[in-house]
Amino acid sequence: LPKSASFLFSFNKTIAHSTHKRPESKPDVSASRAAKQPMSERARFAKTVLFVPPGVDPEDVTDEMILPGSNIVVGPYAGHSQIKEVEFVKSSGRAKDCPKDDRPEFAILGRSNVGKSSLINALVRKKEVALTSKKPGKTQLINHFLVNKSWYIVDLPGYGFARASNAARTDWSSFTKGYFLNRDTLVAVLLLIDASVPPQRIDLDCAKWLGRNNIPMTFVFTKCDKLKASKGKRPDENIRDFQELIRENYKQHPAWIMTSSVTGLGRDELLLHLSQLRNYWDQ
Ligand SMILES: Nc1nc2c(ncn2[C@@H]2O[C@H](COP(=O)(O)OP(=O)(O)OP(=O)(O)O)[C@@H](O)[C@H]2O)c(=O)[nH]1
Ligand SMILES: [Mg+2]
Repeated sequence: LPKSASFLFSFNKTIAHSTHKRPESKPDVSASRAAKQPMSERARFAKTVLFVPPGVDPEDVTDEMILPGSNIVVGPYAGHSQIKEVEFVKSSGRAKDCPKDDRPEFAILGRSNVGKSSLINALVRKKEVALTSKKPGKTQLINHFLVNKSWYIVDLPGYGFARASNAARTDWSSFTKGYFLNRDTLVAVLLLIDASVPPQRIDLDCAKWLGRNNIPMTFVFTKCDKLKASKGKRPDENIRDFQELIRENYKQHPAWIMTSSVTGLGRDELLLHLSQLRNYWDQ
């Protein structure tokens, strides 16, 4: 893998260069901002490219605050992030059958075979919490896992399963869209993207759909251990290409992070990120 810091640096340089040409990058004129100095070039850059969490002034972001292998800035809401216990709660066939309590939750979404169940297992450090398989389409229900008795990880069915019938695919979209639009306790969607392949249309469409519907998301790039696919580009190049393709859809770029369920890359960083989203949501 490229050294995450230098990767971020080169990625940032690319984006910084092109942001200067963006017509919509106007000075921030919010009330609190207007009283201060005009935003510096660096802060404007941080606001466009980095994920700056609540409680952090883009002016104050330093390199040490950025999680390795990501664009995520760690702020004051980051806290206890380790997983002590996890229990499977239930599988739901419909959004309205999901657990009814006020605990915050994160939904794991992505193409079939992208590594959703593997990521859950890696976060939890258990092999059989979420069932993984080499056969795509294994997870067909909304599965709630309760972590530390205080928040949920939700494993969703993969989209784009080629062998599924048309009816099954339509079912998928109404079922999961219903979940996204109506689930009040959803803190963020973790949209998993396979970094070992070039950007896929279906992932781009999904990202755009979530963006249009103002559903908070974090891009979790999976399989970053697959250093050299037999042909094609390296994970960091695929990631950069993906970001370029979706960049115009967001004023502020969503959080993104590189992971591997095989090596554990990004695991602790992702957990820390989830802790800051959760703690902010909680208060
Ligand atoms: N090299 C590598 N392989 C991975 C990684 N994550 C998952 N895989 C493999 O990818 C395949 C699919 O993983 P799953 O976790 O079952 O994928 P899923 O997204 O849950 O699939 P569905 O439930 O069918 O939607 C398995 O063979 C995993 O071993 C990773 O980080 N690196
Ligand atoms: Mg699965």
